[in-house]
Amino acid sequence: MTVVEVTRLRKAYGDRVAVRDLSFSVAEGEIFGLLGPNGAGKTTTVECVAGLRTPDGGAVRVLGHDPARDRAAVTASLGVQLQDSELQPNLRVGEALELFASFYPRPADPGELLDALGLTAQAGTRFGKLSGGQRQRLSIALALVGTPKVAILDELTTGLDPAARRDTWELIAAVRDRGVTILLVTHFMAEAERLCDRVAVIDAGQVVACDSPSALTARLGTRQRIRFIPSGPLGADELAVLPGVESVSRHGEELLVVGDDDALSVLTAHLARTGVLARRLRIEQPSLDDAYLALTARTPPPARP
Ligand SMILES: Nc1ncnc2c1ncn2[C@@H]1O[C@H](COP(=O)(O)OP(=O)(O)OP(=O)(O)O)[C@@H](O)[C@H]1O
Repeated sequence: MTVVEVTRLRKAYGDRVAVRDLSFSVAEGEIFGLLGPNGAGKTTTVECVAGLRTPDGGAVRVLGHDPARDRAAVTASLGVQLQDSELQPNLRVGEALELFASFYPRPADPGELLDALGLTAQAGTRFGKLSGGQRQRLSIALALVGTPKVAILDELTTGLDPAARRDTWELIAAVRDRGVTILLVTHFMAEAERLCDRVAVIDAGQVVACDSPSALTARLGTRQRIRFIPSGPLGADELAVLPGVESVSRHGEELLVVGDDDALSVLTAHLARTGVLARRLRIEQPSLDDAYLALTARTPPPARP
C-alpha cells in the first residue's frame, strides 16, 4: 500500500523555486530517504508532506488524505521531527513529552521513549539547558510520542556523537519493525545505506534518481580501486597491460590499480608469478557516496569567450 504519494510537487518562495517538479511514493513499512545538496528542496518537500506548507502545484497524499486540506486526519497519524525545532526554554523534558502525548488518542509511554532515547536522566531538565544532541533526541521522542503511522525525520542524527547516532539508527530500525513508515531526510550516506530501503536523490527541486542504495551504487559499475605497496620492483607498465586493468598510477611508494571485477585476481596471479608481495593492500569499491556525488555533480557553465 502506498502511504505517501507526492506527484509533480511545486513550491516557490517569491521568485525562488524551491521544489520544481518532484514526484515519489513511499510504501507502507518502508524507510524512504531524501538525499540532496543544501538548498535542493528536501525540507520544503517534507514540510508539504506534513501539511506545514501549501504546495503551489502538484499533489500530496498521506494515507489518502491531502495534508493541506485534511490537516486533522493527517496530523493524527503523522509524527514530525523537523530541523531546529524550538520549545519554550523553561519546559522540562518530561513535561514536553507528557504535553505532546496529550494531543494524541493513543500515545506511547513517555517514560519508555525517554529510556529508548537515553534521556531518562534529563527528564527534569529544562529545554533551554539541554545540549544540542539532547535537544535532537528530544525532538525524535516528540515525533514518535503519538505512535504515528508515518514519521518524518529531517536530519535525524545531525549533531549527535557517533555512539548516539548508532543508537538512534537502532531505534529507528526498531520503530520501522513495528510497522511505522519513515520518511528520512539525511546528509549522511552511511545513515541512508544502513537504514533506507529506497532513497530519492534530489537536486534543484527535482528527483534525479530513486532506487535502493545498493542499486544506485551498482549504477557506477563494478570498478574497483586496488592500492598496495609492492615488496619489490614492479613496473606500472607491466600491470597496465593485464586483462581487466584500466589504469595504473604511482603515489609515492604506493601503486593504485583501477580495474573491473576480475582485476584483483589477475593482479594477485601476476604478483605470485613475479614473487612480489602486495603490502598494505586495500580494495575500494564504489559507495553510495560516489553514486550521490556522480548524480549531483553540476555541469560547470560554459566558459565565456
Ligand atoms: N522560508 C523560506 N523563504 C524563502 N526561501 C526559502 C525558505 N525556505 C527555503 N527557502 C529556499 O528554498 C530552497 C530549498 O530550501 P530547502 O530548505 O527546502 O532545501 P534543503 O534541501 O532542505 O536544504 P538543506 O539541506 O540545506 O536543509 C533554498 O534555495 C532555500 O534558500
